[in-house]
Amino acid sequence: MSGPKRIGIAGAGSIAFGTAALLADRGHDPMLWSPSGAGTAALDGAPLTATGAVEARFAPRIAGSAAQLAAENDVLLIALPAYGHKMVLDALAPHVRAGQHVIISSHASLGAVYLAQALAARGVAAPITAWGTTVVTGRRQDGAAVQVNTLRARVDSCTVPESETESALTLCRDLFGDRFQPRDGLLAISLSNLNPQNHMGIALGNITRMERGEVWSQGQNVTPKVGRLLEQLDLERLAIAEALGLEVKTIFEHFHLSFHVPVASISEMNQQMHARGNGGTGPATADSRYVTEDVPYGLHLTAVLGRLAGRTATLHEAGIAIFSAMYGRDFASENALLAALRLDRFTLEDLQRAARTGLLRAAPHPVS
Ligand SMILES: NC(=O)C1=CN([C@@H]2O[C@H](COP(=O)(O)OP(=O)(O)OC[C@H]3O[C@@H](n4cnc5c(N)ncnc54)[C@H](OP(=O)(O)O)[C@@H]3O)[C@@H](O)[C@H]2O)C=CC1
Ligand SMILES: CC(C)(CO)C(=O)C(=O)O
Repeated sequence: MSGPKRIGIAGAGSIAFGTAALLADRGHDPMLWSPSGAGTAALDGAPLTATGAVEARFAPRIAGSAAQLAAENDVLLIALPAYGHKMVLDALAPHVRAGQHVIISSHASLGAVYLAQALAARGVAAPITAWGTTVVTGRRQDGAAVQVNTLRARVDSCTVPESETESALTLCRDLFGDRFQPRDGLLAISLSNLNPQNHMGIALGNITRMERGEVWSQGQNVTPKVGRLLEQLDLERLAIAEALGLEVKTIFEHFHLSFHVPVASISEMNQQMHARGNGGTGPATADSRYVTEDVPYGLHLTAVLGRLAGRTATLHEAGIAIFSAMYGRDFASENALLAALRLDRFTLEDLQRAARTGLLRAAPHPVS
């Protein structure tokens, strides 16, 4: 380990609190920035208290603005739902320093490209690391407390530009421990986030519980039929990855490495998690990021990649249509990151290049 580091975390929800606790426990110095101020209000006079897979009690530094967060930290970490990413990246981009490392946890919808382009417009180059998920899972509790449900054994990771991969891995291991699986660029990371497909099956199977505000066990309600749907959704994701020549983990490896249960059917693995007390609690509202984040920022990108790769993701496409019908919204059009990148102007080859460089530019047409 190369000494304590100052980490500025954008976000003050479950993952921001849990990740800050892990960092503090490992001897680092986290600072939290709540975009509205609401997320850090409870820390005024009370320590952050983490229980579960990480146990910690400490007073994190609090930032009053994105500018302060960037100025007073060595490394930045984005830890909030994807529907807040564009706003937060826009707020941070003017203040990121050359070479200042930014980690996105979890990465969604080419957010790393959006940030790299904003920095390039200022003439600033900084390594950006995208994780397929989070190092911890958890839920904020009342006050300044967070329950950390699990510490993942493996997190898929890539860095743009790819020349920064080794130094980024060293940094991530120093900060969070030896748990990172390098993947081949941002498209692999996009296809490594299993939340969208898993949450689609879970939310479809339990939408009335969510809408009626019930308290329900998530793991227990991955019943055999919901589990089979998740397995079938996974086959679509794996087929797209294969067509693009990318290696990603399976849903079985995901549950095994994240929740430490032996490999079985997805329903059986979830029942084991429930029995061990880390099956989690499902959303108690239909206004849940399982839909409002994961449909526009997750399912939509997978569907786009499926079309580009010639492997139409029929179930993913159906999920977007069904949720849009249920909610009376056009979820595909809600993706602010892909809209800002104007993704439809680019070819698959342009995306594949951007997945390694961070910069999305149309290849010049060959002169004939
Ligand atoms: N919790 C978990 O176990 C897991 C979470 N993830 C992913 O990690 C990410 C963070 O999740 P989690 O911490 O649980 O989410 P939370 O809902 O707990 O995040 C709350 C934070 O997000 C900020 N925020 C919410 N909406 C916006 C917005 N529109 N603009 C700006 N900021 C906003 C809030 O700001 P404010 O402080 O101003 O209120 C707050 O700081 C998500 O992408 C999620 O899918 C992945 C796997 C597991
Ligand atoms: C609960 C868990 C860990 C699995 O669905 C999750 O991924 C989330 O809260 O986003």
